[in-house]
This record gives sequence, C-alpha cells and structure tokens, in this order.
Amino acid sequence: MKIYEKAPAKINLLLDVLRKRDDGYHEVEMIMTMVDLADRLEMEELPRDTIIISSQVGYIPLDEKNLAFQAARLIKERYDVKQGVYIHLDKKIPVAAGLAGGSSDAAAALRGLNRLWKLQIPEDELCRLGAELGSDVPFCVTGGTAIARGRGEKLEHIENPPQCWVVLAKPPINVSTADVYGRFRANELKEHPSIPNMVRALEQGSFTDICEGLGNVLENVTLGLYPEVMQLKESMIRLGADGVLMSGSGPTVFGLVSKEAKLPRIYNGLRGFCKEVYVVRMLT
Ligand SMILES: C[C@](O)(CO)[C@H](O)COP(=O)(O)OP(=O)(O)OC[C@H]1O[C@@H](n2ccc(N)nc2=O)[C@H](O)[C@@H]1O
Ligand SMILES: Nc1ncnc2c1ncn2[C@@H]1O[C@H](COP(=O)(O)OP(=O)(O)OP(=O)(O)O)[C@@H](O)[C@H]1O
Repeated sequence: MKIYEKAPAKINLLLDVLRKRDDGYHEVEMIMTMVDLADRLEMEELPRDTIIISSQVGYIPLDEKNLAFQAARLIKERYDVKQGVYIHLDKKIPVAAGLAGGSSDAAAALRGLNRLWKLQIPEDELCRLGAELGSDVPFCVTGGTAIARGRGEKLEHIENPPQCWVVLAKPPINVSTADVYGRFRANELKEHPSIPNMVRALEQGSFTDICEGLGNVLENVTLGLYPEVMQLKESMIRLGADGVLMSGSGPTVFGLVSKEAKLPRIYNGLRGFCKEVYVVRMLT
C-alpha cells in the first residue's frame, strides 16, 4: 500500500527570543502559520527492516541526516515496527530557507507512518516525538496557526485566522539556524514584538493589525550578515506588499498582501533580481 502526505511550509508572523537556556537552546515565543507551498511525501511499506529515502532534488541528504529518515527511525524504534519503508520526497519548499521544509517533511513522515502502520498514536504524542527531531517539528505535526513557546514545542492554537496572499522570496544564500541563534544577543534587544497584539489581530481578523504586529528579533542578525535580505525587504515594501518580514532565521522574506490585483507587480518586480519567488495563500 502507498500513502501520501502533504508537508506545507511555515512562516513566522512573530518571533521573539526571551533568553538563552542552560541546554544551549533559546526560550522563544512565536506565532507560526502554514502556507500552501508544500512538499509531498509518498510512503510505501517494505518487507525488509530498512528505511530508504529518495527525492527528485539532488541537494538534500538522503541518508540518516534526512529528517524524514530520522522520523521513520524514531517511530520504528519506539513502536517496535519490524517492517521498513520507502519514502519519496517531492521537494517544492526551498531548503535552508527559514520555511521549515525539513521539519515539515519529518512531521508528515510521523503522520503518514502512523497511518501506514495503523499505530493509532495520538497527535500530542506525535508532537512529543517530533520535538526530539527539531524545535519546529511539533508545530508542523499539527499545522494551523499557533503560538509556540518553550523551544517551540509548547503549542496553543489560534482558531479561524483570516486568509491572505503571501509572497515568498528566497535569496540565493543558505542560512544556518544554529549560527543565527548563536550570534543573537538578548541583552542588546531594545523592543520585543507583542504576542497579545498579534493574537488579537488574528482573532479579530484585522489584516491591518496583523501587518503592523509582524516582528522577528532574529532579523537584525541575518540582515547584518546578508545585506541582500534587507534589499529584498525594501523591494517588497516598495512594490506594495502590506506587511513584510523575514521568516524564522531567514533568508526567506515574506510579504502579506490583501488585494490579488497587487500580486503581479510584486511578483514581476521581485523576479527581476530574485529567482525564487512564490505566490501562495495562508493555510487556515
Ligand atoms: C528559527 C525557527 O525555525 C523559527 O520557527 C526555529 O526556532 C528553529 O527551529 P529548528 O530549525 O527546528 O531548530 P532545531 O533543529 O531544533 O535547532 C537548530 C539550532 O538552532 C538553535 N535553536 C533552535 C531553537 C531554539 N528554540 N533555540 C535555539 O537556540 C540551536 O542552536 C539548535 O542547535
Ligand atoms: N527532508 C529534508 N528536506 C530539506 N532539508 C533537509 C531534510 N532533511 C534534512 N535536511 C537538512 O536540513 C538543513 C535545513 O533545511 P530546512 O529546509 O529544513 O531548513 P529551514 O527551512 O531553515 O528550517 P527551519 O525554518 O526549521 O530552521 C538542510 O541544509 C538539509 O541538509
């Protein structure tokens, strides 16, 4: 039997860092949501005790470094599954982009293998397993729109956020999340973005307030390292996006746009100097 799972990309509407923890991770407060740019996983049971990963792209690891491989290995170990699995990753999400592509693949593998092997693992347990694989994986297991605290694993969902267009632009640089967090200095922060304001804006469906409330304290680190990310932000604003922010540790910049009629100008303007531009919808 073959099963399929979608693995959508996430964006951070808000990312705040509270402090560095003793375990080396940072205590964060974020608001994340999914967009309809997605990888697709095809999973097929193998009679042998083995995990095989393939993909149509050549620039991601296909061995135990792949997060989908790690998800399959974890579920096999914890639930004593003797069968193996073949997972094909149809990659559409740009890699090392701040869009949680690998994390979403891992989450989709957890959801899919739970179905394939009829394990009936409840969602909160899948999230706990996901947290062992990466900080963004629990959110990717549940999807939707959520506040994420702790390392990213403590989730509180926000119901019925409004829909809007999202333009994503990824400059041709790869950013290491560990490096960005490593360079972040909490004591140099002058302002924190407001979680309550953003939650209110989402709950009330106020697009203007959502755009005003966008904030990511990691932006300054990445912008300092890569001026082209700043240029991309400025271009998106100039071309008419209503709210613009870097996602995660970057380098992808997203623009929220309420009116469809604005999209061609923004897309064409960005494509003039940035190869990877996507027009997507927020997944609500
Ligand atoms: C930047 C975000 O993507 C925003 O959603 C996440 O905070 C990072 O999520 P992720 O890529 O799943 O992160 P992980 O794979 O768990 O960690 C990668 C590295 O980022 C740093 N890291 C990550 C999460 C966190 N709360 N504090 C950290 O300091 C750590 O150095 C860690 O070694
Ligand atoms: N299934 C996968 N898809 C893409 N990259 C993967 C995968 N598994 C492991 N990786 C590795 O993870 C690294 C980070 O890729 P990913 O696309 O997940 O980053 P990201 O979008 O910045 O994630 P985040 O937003 O969670 O920090 C890549 O350099 C790649 O080598």
